[in-house]
Amino acid sequence: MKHVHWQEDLALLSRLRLFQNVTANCLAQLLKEFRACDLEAGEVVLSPFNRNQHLYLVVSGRLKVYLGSLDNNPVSTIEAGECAGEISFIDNDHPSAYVVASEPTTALRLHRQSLVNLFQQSPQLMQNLLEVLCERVRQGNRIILDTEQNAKIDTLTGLFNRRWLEQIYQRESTRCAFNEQPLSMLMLDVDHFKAYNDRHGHLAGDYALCLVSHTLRNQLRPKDSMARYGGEEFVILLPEINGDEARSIGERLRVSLEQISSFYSPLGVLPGVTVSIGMAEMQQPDSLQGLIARADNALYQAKHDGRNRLNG
Ligand SMILES: Nc1nc2c(ncn2[C@@H]2O[C@H](COP(=O)(O)OP(=O)(O)OP(=O)(O)O)[C@@H](O)[C@H]2O)c(=O)[nH]1
Repeated sequence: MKHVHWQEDLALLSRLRLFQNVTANCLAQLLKEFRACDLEAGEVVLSPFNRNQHLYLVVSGRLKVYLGSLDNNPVSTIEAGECAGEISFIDNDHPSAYVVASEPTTALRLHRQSLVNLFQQSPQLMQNLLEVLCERVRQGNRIILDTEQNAKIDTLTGLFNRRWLEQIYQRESTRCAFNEQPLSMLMLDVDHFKAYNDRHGHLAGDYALCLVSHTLRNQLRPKDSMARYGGEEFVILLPEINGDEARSIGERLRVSLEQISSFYSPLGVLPGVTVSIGMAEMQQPDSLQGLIARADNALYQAKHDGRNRLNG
C-alpha cells in the first residue's frame, strides 16, 4: 500500500454514500484526516489475520471480498464510492473476510478515532454508517442462503467439505477404474484436539485446523483432493497412487506437521499439532463408504498404537 498525495476534493467526498447529506463543515474536518493510498492489483487490504482500525473508501478501482480463503470465489465486489472494513472498523476486531484489490485502486483511509470523534457532531454520519452496515448484514444473509444451498466449501479452512467428497469420489474412482489405475485415501485426525481446545481455547483450535489444511494442501498435486470430513478430521484422495506410494506420501505429510512445533496466529504464537493417519487403497468394487470405513479402521489403529503415526 503506497501513500499518495490526494488533492482534497469536498465534492467527491459528499457524493460518497457514507457522507450523503453530511454538513460541509463536518466533511471539511474529515478531509484533513484522510490519507490516500494506491493499491496494486492483488494487494490484500484486509485479512482476518490482521486487526483493522481503518475504513477504506474506494475512489477509483475495485475491491473483491473473499470468505474463508483467498482460494475461494469472491462473494462480492466493492466499487468506487463504496467502503470496506466498516464492521471491523466499528467493533475494532479482526475483519471477517479478506478484501483484495482486483485492479489498481485508489482508496481513502481513515482511522477509526477520527470518525468516532465526528459522530457526536453529525447524527447523519452515524445514520449513513448504520445504513451501510445494514446493507452488509442483508448481503451476508443472502450469501449464507446461497452457500447453504450449494455448499461445497468449508468456510473455516477453505477446503471442500464432505458433500463435495461424494461427488469427486464418483468422478475419480470411475476414471481410475476405467484407466486401470489405483486410487488411495488418507484419513487424518488431529491428535488430542479436545485437550488443545481446552488448553488454548476454541479459536486457537480453529487456527490449528487452518494450519493443518494450509500445510498439507500445499504439498499435494493439483489432481489430489483434500476435504474437511468432520470437525478435526480430513480426507485426502490420491488418484493414480497405490498403497505403497500413499503410505510414503502420508508419512511425509505427517512429518511436515510434526516439525511445526509452533506457529504464528492472530492470538499470538501457538503450539503445532500432530495427526494420526489411516490409509486405504481402493479395491474393486469399492463405494466411498467402503473405502472410508477401511481408512477409518486404519486410523483407529493408528490412534490406538500411540497417535502421530500412519497405519494401513
Ligand atoms: N476449535 C475447534 N474444535 C473443533 C472443531 N470441530 C471439532 N472440534 C473439537 O475437536 C475435539 C475432538 O475431540 P475428540 O473426538 O475427543 O478427539 P481428540 O481429543 O482429538 O482425541 P484423539 O482423536 O483420540 O487424539 C472436540 O473437542 C471438538 O469440540 C472446530 O471446528 N474447531
